[in-house]
Amino acid sequence: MRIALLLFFTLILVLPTQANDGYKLWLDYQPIENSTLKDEVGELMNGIYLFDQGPTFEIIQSELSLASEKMLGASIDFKKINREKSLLWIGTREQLLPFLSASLESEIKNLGEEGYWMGMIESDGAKHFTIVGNQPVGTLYGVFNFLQNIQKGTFDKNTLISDYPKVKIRMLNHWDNLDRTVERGYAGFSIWDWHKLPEYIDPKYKDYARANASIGINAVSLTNVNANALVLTTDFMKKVKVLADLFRPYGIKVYLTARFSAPMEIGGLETADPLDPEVQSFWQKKTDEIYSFIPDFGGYLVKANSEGQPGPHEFGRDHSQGANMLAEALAPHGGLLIWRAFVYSHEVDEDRHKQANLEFIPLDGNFRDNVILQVKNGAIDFQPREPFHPLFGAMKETQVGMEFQITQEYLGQATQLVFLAPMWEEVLKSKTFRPTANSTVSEIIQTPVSPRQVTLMAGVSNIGNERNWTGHLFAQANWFAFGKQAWNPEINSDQISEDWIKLTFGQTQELVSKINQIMLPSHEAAVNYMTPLGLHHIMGRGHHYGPGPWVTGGRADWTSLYYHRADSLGIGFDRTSSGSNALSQYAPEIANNWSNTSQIPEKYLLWFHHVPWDFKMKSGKTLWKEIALHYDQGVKSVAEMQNIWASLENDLDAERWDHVNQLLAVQRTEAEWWRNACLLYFQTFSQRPFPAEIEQPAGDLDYFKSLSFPFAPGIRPSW
Ligand SMILES: CO[C@H]1[C@H](O)[C@@H](O)[C@H](O)O[C@@H]1C(=O)O
Repeated sequence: MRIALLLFFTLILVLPTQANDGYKLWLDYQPIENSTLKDEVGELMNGIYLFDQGPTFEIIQSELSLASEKMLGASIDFKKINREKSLLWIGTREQLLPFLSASLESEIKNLGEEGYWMGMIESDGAKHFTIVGNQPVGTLYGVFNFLQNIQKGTFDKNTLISDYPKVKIRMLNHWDNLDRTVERGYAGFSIWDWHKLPEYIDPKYKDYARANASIGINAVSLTNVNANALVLTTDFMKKVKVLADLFRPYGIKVYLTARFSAPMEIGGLETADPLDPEVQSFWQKKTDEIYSFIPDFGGYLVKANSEGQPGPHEFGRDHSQGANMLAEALAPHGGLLIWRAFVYSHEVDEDRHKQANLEFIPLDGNFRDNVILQVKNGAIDFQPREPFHPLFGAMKETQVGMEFQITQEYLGQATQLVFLAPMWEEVLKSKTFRPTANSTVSEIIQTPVSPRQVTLMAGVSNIGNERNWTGHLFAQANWFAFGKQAWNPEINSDQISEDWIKLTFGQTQELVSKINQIMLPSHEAAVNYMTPLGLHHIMGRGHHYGPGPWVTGGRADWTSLYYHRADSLGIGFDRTSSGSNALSQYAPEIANNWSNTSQIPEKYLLWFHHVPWDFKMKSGKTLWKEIALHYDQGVKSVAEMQNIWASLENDLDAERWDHVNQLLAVQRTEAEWWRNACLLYFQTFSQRPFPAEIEQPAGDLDYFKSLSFPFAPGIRPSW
């Protein structure tokens, strides 16, 4: 009996750590198989000399210990090595100064606060492989890069590497509520256990900080932009302080969402008017109090006058007056005020697409220099594909930052494998033609416009308390990709996927190439089976899950018909001069080009044009036929993803293989559901047969409609 019990408890204790279910993310250092590399790395790891003992170097030390144990099966004795004998030097520029030539020193200095350099340094005739950052956090980034290169099998001690982040603030936005629900979160509950803080510190907080630091994320807004003023009370500050203290050595700053009406809700005032002296003093005191707990507090993130959130408009003030009042309170402490540009209401213009430009362009030049305007990648709302937001390039004197959505609200939530890097890359590499003829979105978000020199890329987090962090194993790749693209917005997505695959699954070339074949086309596949050719916003209402092109009721801009405008003549939203003219908000080079149905990239066709069903596409086929073919291709792509994954069964551990395999089956059902529901629905307008070469859509339209009535939980059909 005793033995049975012992066995039982041993199993309970051991099983979770043995299970390779992905909770270790891309940081699960695997034994090095290549013996030359193993020897080379073993030699270096056996002789590490750390020039510093501070908190960030403690993290470096434990990361190196863990990596060495797992990759080499050897533990490191940091005390045994003296500096001269050491083969691997790790420190900051200042500490290494005596060993750096003047030119190398200035080269490193130019990499900025978070930059790092690694390569061979000679001292007294001995060579030392050296990782050096300008600040401890830069060194930490260098160490992660070093370890990742080893894991990828690309490490070569004779190659010089220097790098620095191209965007200053690389930030996760959690849409986490104080009750631990997560708005648009599909990976369980919030990882912030407010109830147990400040006393209880969940070990996950460190794992989280470590994962973020390993991909260069240096800022986190903890709470939902649909904000709760309570987070600004003293009790919560004590909790937030614990997280901020914990994240600090990882180079991560904490931000909070500020509810604009907080002076009324927690300050006992009758107004939140930004020009009211009492309101201003409320915010000043509040802000001073936060800084008394967290001296390096990042600042506030604000959603105002959007989707019912309070804001300056209630008091007859504009966005800049609201933002500046908060920015003023933060300025003495060096804090930043991030104001979101996601605004829409049907009163301002008949086309929601236009509202942000209409509201913000007249305010350009009014914002304080510690304000950043955070703009979603597209003008509608994180749709499967959107052309870039026309505010990029239109604001000349305001710092504009990017907001991507890592959580897959409109992209299959956590049931679908959709690698988002190609979508973000498409947006980042889009030419804006403003402010200069060669401008791109990427360049705009990398270029500081104010003396504060701050640039920003934010991503709405997909992290929750699920064991594998993100619900779908492959959703980890989107968190990873976000970090990599925020670090370098010019990076190619195939580089990211290759790195992630190697770090997550290993280096076998066949494995890497097969998983790449699944990941890289997965975004296009989702666009095809959800919203091809520029269709958008036709999902189920409220929960945004599954198809709902028929959705009506409530505000016009919450219905699907508003966006697809299908009728007996054709389909699509006319945003040219004969329609809403949203196109005119882009640079003339784009507006002129895209206003022509034969010049606009077909992926944006129905975004900007209402096009006849028999319109001839570049392929020579009619629009109707192309729509049907795209939907069908989307399903076929998922089937192909399934086939490739099936072929990997023997190459991967059963747990992760099975998890993904099952989810791919769900994705297949959902892709068919989207195809069948949308095609049957659009056919009621087109009145044309489906092309013979596609799998003929099955199912009953009324049944599909019944599955997505407003606010119903997502229920999938079963085939
Ligand atoms: C936080 O609210 C979200 C809302 O849930 C979401 O459906 C929409 O995409 O965008 C809003 C926003 O970005 O503010």
